[in-house]
Amino acid sequence: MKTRFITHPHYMKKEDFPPTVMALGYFDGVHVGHQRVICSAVQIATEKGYKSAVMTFHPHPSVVLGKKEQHVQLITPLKEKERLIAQLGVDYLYIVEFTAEFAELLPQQFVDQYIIGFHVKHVVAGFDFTYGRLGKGTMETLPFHSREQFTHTTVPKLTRNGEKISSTYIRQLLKNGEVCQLPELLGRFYTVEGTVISGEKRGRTIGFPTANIELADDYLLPALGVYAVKVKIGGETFEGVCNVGYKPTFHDKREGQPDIEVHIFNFSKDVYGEAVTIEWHKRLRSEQKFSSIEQLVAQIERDKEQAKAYFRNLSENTCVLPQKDVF
Ligand SMILES: Cc1cc2nc3c(=O)[nH]c(=O)nc-3n(C[C@H](O)[C@H](O)[C@H](O)COP(=O)(O)O)c2cc1C
Ligand SMILES: Nc1ncnc2c1ncn2[C@@H]1O[C@H](COP(=O)(O)OP(=O)(O)OP(=O)(O)O)[C@@H](O)[C@H]1O
Repeated sequence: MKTRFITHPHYMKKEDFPPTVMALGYFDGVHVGHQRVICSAVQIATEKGYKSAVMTFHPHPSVVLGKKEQHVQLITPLKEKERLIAQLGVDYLYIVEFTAEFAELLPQQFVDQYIIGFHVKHVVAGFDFTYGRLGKGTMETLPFHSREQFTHTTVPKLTRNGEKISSTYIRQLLKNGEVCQLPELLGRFYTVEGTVISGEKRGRTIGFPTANIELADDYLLPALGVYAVKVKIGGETFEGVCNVGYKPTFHDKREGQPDIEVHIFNFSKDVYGEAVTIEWHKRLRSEQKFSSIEQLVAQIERDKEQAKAYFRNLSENTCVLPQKDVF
């Protein structure tokens, strides 16, 4: 896949682009709804004999439009989104810089400059895709704005238990720690990438050495708590238990970002500085303040047994959420 960054305004001509079938959207998470949109574009491109393309935007529109937070943590930061889209067999990824000026384009201007102007022959987007100033352009207005230069396919709503599968829904589940539900929505376990850094070096002394992880990007972390995880290091995958939190047993104040520490089962290598991927499987419990180290250690021992039991059953696809009162 070839990636092109495009700043606004752009001065490229239609002839600078190959004719394409293009999927449009922000695509944070590249979830199964997004995959349906992108895979439709790839399939239609093959049928029509064109190249396939995805157009996405950067940064997240709400950062620029200042709607909610000034800063949006992502399910898939840009590099990972790019990697996942490439895996779907897309030929071109266009990353359009989302600026306040870009957001002011009228729907017709957006279509003229970024669809017709990009040599797009067919557009694929979901039923709720909007474009142009204030999102006034919709899939219903697209034929009018197309000036008969391209056709389009609207992908119907993909739902799960009656709820639209969306980046917003997935972010909410992550904030609740419900990582167990994500494989159904993402088509994969939720992962984050980082590097092993040195921690307070207490873990070893209490019988639970941990790899402290610094995230490589601005990922949305699951809720504070303890999780059964898989960890990929140097091409190998290990099972473990991970704590996301502030270690209230040892610290009274919550300062800065929470620590991410993984106790990897049957592992004793020195991995400082190595790149790791954490795959989030199941939330086990909330982080707690213990009145002694012995109690903390006994609880981590139970966490470990619970995680091992989960992994033993994983091949049977069981993923049972803890009871509500555990949260
Ligand atoms: C599976 C797991 C569960 C943990 N649960 C808690 C907890 O509930 N409360 C707490 O204060 N610390 C918890 N911790 C953090 C430990 O206190 C921490 O790993 C230990 O202090 C070592 O920290 P260090 O590696 O930064 O030296 C947990 C750690 C792991 C690996
Ligand atoms: N569940 C879905 N079913 C069909 N199409 C979808 C679905 N979710 C997203 N799409 C389409 O995928 C493209 C990218 O969508 P977008 O990035 O807005 O994602 P979203 O998951 O709806 O996010 P948000 O929660 O921020 O609205 C758009 O064309 C959108 O209409």
